[in-house]
Amino acid sequence: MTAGLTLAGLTIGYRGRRPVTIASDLTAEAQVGRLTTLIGPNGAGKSTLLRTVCGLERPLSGSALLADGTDVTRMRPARLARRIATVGTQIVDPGRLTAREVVELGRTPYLGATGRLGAHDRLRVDWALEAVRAAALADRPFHDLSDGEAQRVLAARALAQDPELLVLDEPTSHLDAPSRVEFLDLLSTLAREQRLTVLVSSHELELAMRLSDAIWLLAPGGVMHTGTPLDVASSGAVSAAFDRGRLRFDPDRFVFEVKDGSSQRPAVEPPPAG
Ligand SMILES: Nc1ncnc2c1ncn2[C@@H]1O[C@H](COP(=O)(O)OP(=O)(O)OP(=O)(O)O)[C@@H](O)[C@H]1O
Repeated sequence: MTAGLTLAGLTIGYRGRRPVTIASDLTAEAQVGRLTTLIGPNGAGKSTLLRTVCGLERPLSGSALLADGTDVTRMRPARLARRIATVGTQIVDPGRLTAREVVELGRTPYLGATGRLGAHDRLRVDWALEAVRAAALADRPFHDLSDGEAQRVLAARALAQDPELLVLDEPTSHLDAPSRVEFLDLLSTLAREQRLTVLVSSHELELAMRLSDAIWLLAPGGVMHTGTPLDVASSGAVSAAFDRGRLRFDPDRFVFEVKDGSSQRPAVEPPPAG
């Protein structure tokens, strides 16, 4: 297997007037042709990490390397745009553009001085719309689309960019339940068939554990656990990060259960005191 993205001692955080370190010395690999899902509780630093590996946020130290060893954190934006495509959590407002025109924006890094799309660009746009099953939306105004439809179109825009690394921050957040399964499955298929490295973040823990090839778990305190879903679940790291109150993660079935504590209660209630 080939690593499409390698974190090498990456420390993420924010400089600003009061610098903050979110996670230190991260080491991990996401493989080419595989869907890797980044999970972690709210505020753990998932978005910060994704923005850093896309070159949108400067790391405090360390590197994020593409398959050929190029360090993302030192690449110029024009080079980055040909190799990494990203979809953030915000649904953008592209004015009066149609869905197809939004997807065409993905070809921008390849256009010459005229800014005109050539035949190959149009083919890639058609392919990307088909790939996320959004061809039927192509001529609709983007701002008329539902959030779920818009999310698919933005994914198509990212695919049209012909990246080697595709990074999506919570891509299923606006989708209905069947569409969430379908979309993660689609990303896994695209990773395999297109030889893409796909890294997504998700709060859909149970789905992520079932449909991902690999998991990066960013736990509170900035510790990262990586491996197959089974490895990460059976290490106890998922439970340590997410169990709370009566909620327990079952590492064998990849589901959360509410433990009612009844097994600890005596079969016959004792008579009330007094
Ligand atoms: N620009 C910023 N400057 C300083 N701190 C920030 C900045 N952006 C985010 N943070 C902080 O970094 C931490 C990690 O935030 P981040 O959004 O990366 O977490 P997350 O795991 O994606 O959270 P969620 O699951 O809630 O989306 C949080 O404590 C957040 O308040």
